Amino acid sequence: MIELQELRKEFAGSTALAGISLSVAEGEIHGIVGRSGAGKSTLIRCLTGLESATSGHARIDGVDITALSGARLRASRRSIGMVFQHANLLDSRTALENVEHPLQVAGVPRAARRARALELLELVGLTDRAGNHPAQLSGGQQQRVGIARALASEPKILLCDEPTSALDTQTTGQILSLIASLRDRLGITVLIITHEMSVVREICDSATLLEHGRVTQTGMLGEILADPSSPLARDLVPLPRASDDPHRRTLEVALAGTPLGTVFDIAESTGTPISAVESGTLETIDGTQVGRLRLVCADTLQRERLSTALRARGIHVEEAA
Ligand SMILES: Nc1ncnc2c1ncn2[C@@H]1O[C@H](COP(=O)(O)OP(=O)(O)OP(=O)(O)O)[C@@H](O)[C@H]1O
Repeated sequence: MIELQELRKEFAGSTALAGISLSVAEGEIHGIVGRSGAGKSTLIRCLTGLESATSGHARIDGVDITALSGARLRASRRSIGMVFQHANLLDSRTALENVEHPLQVAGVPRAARRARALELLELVGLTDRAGNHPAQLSGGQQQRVGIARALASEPKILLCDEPTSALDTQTTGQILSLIASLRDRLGITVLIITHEMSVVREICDSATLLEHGRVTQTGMLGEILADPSSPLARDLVPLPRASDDPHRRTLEVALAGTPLGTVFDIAESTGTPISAVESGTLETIDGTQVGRLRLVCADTLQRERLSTALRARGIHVEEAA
């Protein structure tokens, strides 16, 4: 498991991490989201020991990376696999040779490393591409090779830094499914840095929002979605843009586990029928149906009544603008 405790990193004149504490359980897929400059890359660099923390601790399976240096740090890095936005494969080597590369550097004998690399290519579904060079592979296939290479040293943790940002939607889905299936098959813990909320929606069990080097929100997806007013829940289930009609009286509601039909039932039973749903999203995340809807009401009075009735039933209603 990964455990960060008051992790702090200061550069001359700026604080990149202002005391980060969070823990990710073994076998969990955890997303770290945040705007540019929030400290995501610095966090990964401190976790891999590429950057030394100013203070605090970063433990992987109980081993404090911040306390290591030299050979011990290099050895513990082997328990971490890294996947980047671009696979950064060696152009002159085949897919198989690219996966073999870290094993070669680690001094694994040729026959053993070849067998292991073939196994890994099979694991990522690229056995038939073993002899191809990167230029002969699609972006998604290159990323698969990158993932196989990251797994070569049998890491317990996979750190993925924007692993799908350079890929189209369909390929993104395939790579995310692959990461989820590797977690299921190998039991590895996965930390994914991303600016795409769809990545969190699709495969994360838990997530953390970083802002200005601080944890603004962290938790399991279910907990996050249960509080629709929280910043991560708003990002995970956004409300589509409002219409430009200034006369329209709308009410914004968020659902976290309550069926849409219940909202209509409450409206009917309180004599404030909803005349239309102007816009909205409804989806199932982590097994819970969640959504955000903009309901059209007859007038301001009806809107007030409906708002009161829904709130009384525990449904989250936004303040009217
Ligand atoms: N080597 C460095 N020297 C000085 N300041 C740095 C250094 N690395 C990062 N920073 C600063 O630390 C803060 C966090 O940067 P970081 O790259 O970790 O953010 P990020 O969330 O990964 O952003 P992005 O999504 O754009 O990659 C920023 O203010 C950045 O300018």
